[in-house]
Amino acid sequence: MDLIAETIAAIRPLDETAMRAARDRHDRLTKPRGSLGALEELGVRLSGVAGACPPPLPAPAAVAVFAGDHGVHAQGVTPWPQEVTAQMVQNFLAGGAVVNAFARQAGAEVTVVDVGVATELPPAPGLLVRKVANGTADITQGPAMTADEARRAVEVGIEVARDLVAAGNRCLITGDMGIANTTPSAALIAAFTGRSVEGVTGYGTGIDDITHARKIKVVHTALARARTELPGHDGSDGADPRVASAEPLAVLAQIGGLEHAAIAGFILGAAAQGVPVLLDGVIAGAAALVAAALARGARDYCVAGHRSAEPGHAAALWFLELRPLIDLEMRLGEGTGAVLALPIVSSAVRVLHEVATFDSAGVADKDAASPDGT
Ligand SMILES: Cc1cc2ncn([C@H]3O[C@H](COP(=O)(O)O)[C@@H](O)[C@H]3O)c2cc1C
Ligand SMILES: O=C(O)c1cccnc1
Repeated sequence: MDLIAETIAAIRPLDETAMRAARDRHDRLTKPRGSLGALEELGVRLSGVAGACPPPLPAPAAVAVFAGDHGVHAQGVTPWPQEVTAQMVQNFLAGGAVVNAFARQAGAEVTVVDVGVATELPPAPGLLVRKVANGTADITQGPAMTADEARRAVEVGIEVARDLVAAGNRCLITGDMGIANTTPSAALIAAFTGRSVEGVTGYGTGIDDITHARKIKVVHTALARARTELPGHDGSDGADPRVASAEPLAVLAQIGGLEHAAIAGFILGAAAQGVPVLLDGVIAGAAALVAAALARGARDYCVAGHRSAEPGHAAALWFLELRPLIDLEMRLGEGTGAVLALPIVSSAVRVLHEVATFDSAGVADKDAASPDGT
């Protein structure tokens, strides 16, 4: 079996016994039942992920920022020059990006993975050079990558997840860097959710309305072209279910990015090892759709750190039925929204470790006084 198939085969359903134990424990803690809202369900799910209640604290935690360039940059979908991808990689390595500041605050370590930056990067501590290609091809003109490149990039993500867990990390966090990458993100999200291109294509780093209209056209063109190359194409134009029903890796190779592929692998790798993966914004959302199409169970290991301002991100979260922990209208990427949510994940787990039960604290439970639970 190859690495991707092996990884998918290793993903287990959430542990029902541990989740029952967590629900039961929540009901005995010194707080009104359900008073921690969605945080309780998060603690339950993390118990299911770990197969234990309480689950381990999500520490140490590691952010992997997967960097890649995009041929579709040539279509004028972003005002930023492509070189900014490589320059930001240097900034991450120097500790000067927003994700570094947030990671220092949250106590997470940042690793940068060059899975497809267009230029050569000098070796540096904290940089993993796993370059599969010097960027993707322009998705309006042809497939972003070959099937082999897509597979290799997914494998890079699986291997990074494996190594970070082997190093002792108990929570993996997705990050991305790739100028123009909100365009293939929109294409992937339209393809996998069936939502309209107009509904999922946003303003990325910040573009004017004319550029936004062009970006929408570019995504339409890429999807129409991809449809003709995917098996099952019936010659007609129209919605995207046909794209969505094709083999996920084939769709990824047609319209995705190398960092999307690697993040999809990173998610699969985390899930296969029973470690939660905290998702960042729209790029991670698009990658999670690929991972979930490859292995539906992978979704259960994902925690949506935040909801970004990109409309496609909300669509991806809706499709995956993931509830974001925070919504600060951020639209940066890099892993920033996910790292910001890490203390919330820690709190969800800490409750199950540290909060006293009614019995142990000698606090009267209302159900004890009123057996019918009213
Ligand atoms: C200085 C800078 C830092 C960033 N950090 C993340 N991104 C984010 O913005 C890019 C995607 O947006 P678009 O599709 O509009 O180009 C990605 O590189 C993403 O990681 C940045 C973008 C810039 C310019
Ligand atoms: O929503 C995001 O994650 C995002 C938005 C713009 C640029 N990069 C990422």
